[in-house]
Amino acid sequence: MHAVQEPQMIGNYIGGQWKAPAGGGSTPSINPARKSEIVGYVPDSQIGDLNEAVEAAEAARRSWRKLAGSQRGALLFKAADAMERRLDEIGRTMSREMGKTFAEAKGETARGVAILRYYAGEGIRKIGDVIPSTDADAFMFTTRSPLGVVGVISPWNFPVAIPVWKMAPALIYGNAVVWKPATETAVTAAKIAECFHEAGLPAGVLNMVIGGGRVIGQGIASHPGIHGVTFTGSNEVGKQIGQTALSRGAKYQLEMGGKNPIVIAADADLDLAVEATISGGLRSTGQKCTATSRVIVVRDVYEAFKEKLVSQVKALKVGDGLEASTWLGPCANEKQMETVLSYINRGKEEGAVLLCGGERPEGAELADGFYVTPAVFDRVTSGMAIAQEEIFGPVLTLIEADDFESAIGLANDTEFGLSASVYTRDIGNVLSFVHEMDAGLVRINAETAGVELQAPFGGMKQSSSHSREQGQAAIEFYTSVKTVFIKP
Ligand SMILES: NC(=O)C1=CN([C@@H]2O[C@H](COP(=O)(O)OP(=O)(O)OC[C@H]3O[C@@H](n4cnc5c(N)ncnc54)[C@H](O)[C@@H]3O)[C@@H](O)[C@H]2O)C=CC1
Ligand SMILES: O=C(O)CCC(=O)C(=O)O
Repeated sequence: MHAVQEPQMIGNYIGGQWKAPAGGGSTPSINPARKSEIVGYVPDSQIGDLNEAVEAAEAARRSWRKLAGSQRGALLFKAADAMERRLDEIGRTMSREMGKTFAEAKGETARGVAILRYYAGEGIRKIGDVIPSTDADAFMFTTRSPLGVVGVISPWNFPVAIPVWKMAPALIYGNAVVWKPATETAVTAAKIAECFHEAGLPAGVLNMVIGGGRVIGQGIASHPGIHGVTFTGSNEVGKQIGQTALSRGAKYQLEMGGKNPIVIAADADLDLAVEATISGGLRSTGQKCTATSRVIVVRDVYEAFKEKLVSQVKALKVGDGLEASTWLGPCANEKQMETVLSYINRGKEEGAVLLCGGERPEGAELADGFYVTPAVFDRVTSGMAIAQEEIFGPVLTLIEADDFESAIGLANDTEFGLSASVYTRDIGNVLSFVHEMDAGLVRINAETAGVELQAPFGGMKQSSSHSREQGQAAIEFYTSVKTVFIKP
């Protein structure tokens, strides 16, 4: 039995103040574990609200960039402390809003704290180089300027980590931010904005406007007062945003889908490989762009691997993410659940064999939620839609390879190139995989998911706009290089 919590009323955060949208509209944010439970009412903002946020950011950005990096860093450290104090509360809200388990949600919030601290430290690291001039009397060096106002459009699957890894570098390098979080996780987003407010960020430096993607998201992409746009989400929307930003000469960065392979070689430790496949593919209910979805197994060990995998997947406990015994929460929203169920049907129609899962679970306590039991498909061929299209749900597809070389060929047979993993103990296999995989993240004897905040993150092929986020790579997007030549 769950204690009923009153829905929270959320406002926009503009110019350092909490404001209802001018039109007064709101949308419920619901708990995917029990759709009858409303977590909060969040603004359905319109373009006027966005314009107000851009004006506030414009008014704040010049004095913000004039601060020393260490002064901006001090405020990010304070925001990190505020978030750390509220770890449980934010994790719980995230779990209620989008379904991931409390342990994962709290872990993600702790990751947000660590990201903030990392970028706070960036405020005192080097931002340029001295380059010898051909003029003996001159001094030449590079420095960096912030873009100005950065628009952040973030998805619901990592409601803390993704916006924080976009906003923290934007802020530390001297930009003001206008943030549009996903409506599905806007109550969690408001708590992040509160942490920055508590830290004492100057008014207008960070603004949050909640509303529909077609209105506020598209509005950010096309707004002449926004100088750079960073987005994570679907390929379809990402490409529209990129085209809109490009057409008005704004900088953009897109992080989009994945269809990530794990390759199991004949010499792999099968127990570890099964564990990584389950964790990489099914944690967060498979709703990670880095999730494992194509499981490519060399023929010699295919049957043995399959048997171990299926018996362990069948044992995973599906349920409310706030229950301590739950391994796998619901899909984050109804549309996502319908997408997963439609791919389950599609897989069967294509001739793949469903070995387990792919159903709405039985039992009264789960009937009100967007649950799908974790699915494993056998006899999948690379051309099938379930092996090519991003499902973003708890679905693993098993593909048999003749040998290791053809396994790499199959692993690359996709339009995406975000993450790829291999299980093998053979150094030759490792080197071939590292050299031949077209993926931005290549992981050896480790699952496909697992992004470290201090390392560059981004995809090849259709997975990204070829830029990189996180670590020191972030400076490339959030700043412009200025080459300075000084002569006495
Ligand atoms: N790469 C990733 O991490 C993510 C991938 N996805 C993929 O996208 C699929 C659909 O999920 P959605 O939530 O519908 O993703 P989406 O791409 O529609 O949403 C991501 C963000 O973009 C905003 N948005 C939506 N339409 C927009 C538009 N026309 N212009 C500007 N912004 C817009 C949304 O409000 C949200 O803040 C998923 O099934 C999954 O395949 C979704 C979320 C994250
Ligand atoms: O695997 C991770 O931690 C990050 C995944 C991610 O960026 C995404 O799902 O959008």
